[in-house]
Amino acid sequence: ENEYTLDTVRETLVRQEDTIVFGLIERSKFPFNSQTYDQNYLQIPGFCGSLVEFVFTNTEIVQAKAGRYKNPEENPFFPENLSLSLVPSYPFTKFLHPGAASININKSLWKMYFHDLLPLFVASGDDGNYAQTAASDLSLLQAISKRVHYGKFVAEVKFRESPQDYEPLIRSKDKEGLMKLLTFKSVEEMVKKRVEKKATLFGQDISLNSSDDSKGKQKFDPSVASKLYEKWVIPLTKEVQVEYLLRRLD
Ligand SMILES: O=C(O)C(=O)C[C@]1(C(=O)O)C=C[C@@H](O)C=C1
Repeated sequence: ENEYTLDTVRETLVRQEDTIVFGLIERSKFPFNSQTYDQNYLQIPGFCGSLVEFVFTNTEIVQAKAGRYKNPEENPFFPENLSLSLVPSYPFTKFLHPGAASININKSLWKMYFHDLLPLFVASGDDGNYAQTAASDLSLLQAISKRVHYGKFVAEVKFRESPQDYEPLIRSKDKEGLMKLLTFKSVEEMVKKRVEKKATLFGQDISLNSSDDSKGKQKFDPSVASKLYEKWVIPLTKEVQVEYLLRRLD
C-alpha cells in the first residue's frame, strides 16, 4: 500500500497528462466527421445508436472480457452492457474504500467531450474516416476518464494523511469544506502551465535542423489543453474526490 503517497499519485497524474495531450493531437488529425455522431447514420440490425456508441460499447465488451475493468483505476462508459472478465484475476492492491466502486461520472464526461470539447479544437469537415475518428475519441475519452476518476486515489491518500481534518467534514457532509481542504491552488496553476507546455512541445513539427523546430506550424492549439484542464479535468477530479470522501466512513 506504500505505493500510494501524495507524491506518487501526483506523478501518475503528470504521466497521464502525456496521454491526454497526445490524445488531443491524435484526434485533431481528423475533421469533425459529424456522421460519427449521427444517430441516423448507422443501419445495423439489433443496434440503435451512433457509430461512436457502436465503437464504444463493442470495444468495452471485449475489454471487459479481457479484464480491463478488474483494475479499480478503470471505469466503463457503458457499464450496463458488460459481462465478467474471462481472464485469470490479478491481485490489485485493495487501496480504496469499497464505496469507490459506486462513483462513475463518465456520463458527464461524455456530454462534456462531445458538446463542449470537440468543437473547441477539431476542424469542421468530413474525410470519411469515421471508424478512426471514433477510435481516437475512445482512447482520448478513456484517458480523460482515468485521470478524473484517479481522484479516488488522490482522496484516499489525503484522507489517510490527515483523517482528523477530514472526518468531521465527512460526518457533517460538508462538501464545501471538503473541497476547500483538498484544494491546492498553486498545484493547479502548475498543472495547467505544464499541460500547455507539453501541448506546445508535443505538437511541434520536428526537423533535423534544431533551429527550425520552433518555427514549424503547430499541430494543435496548446491553449486548448490548458483550457480542458482548467474547465473540466481539474474541477471534475475534485468532484470525484469529494464524492469519494463522502462515502469514506460508510
Ligand atoms: O494534486 C492534488 O492534490 C490533486 O488533488 C489533484 C488536482 C488536479 O486535479 O490536478 C486537484 C486538486 C488540487 O487543488 C490540485 C490538483
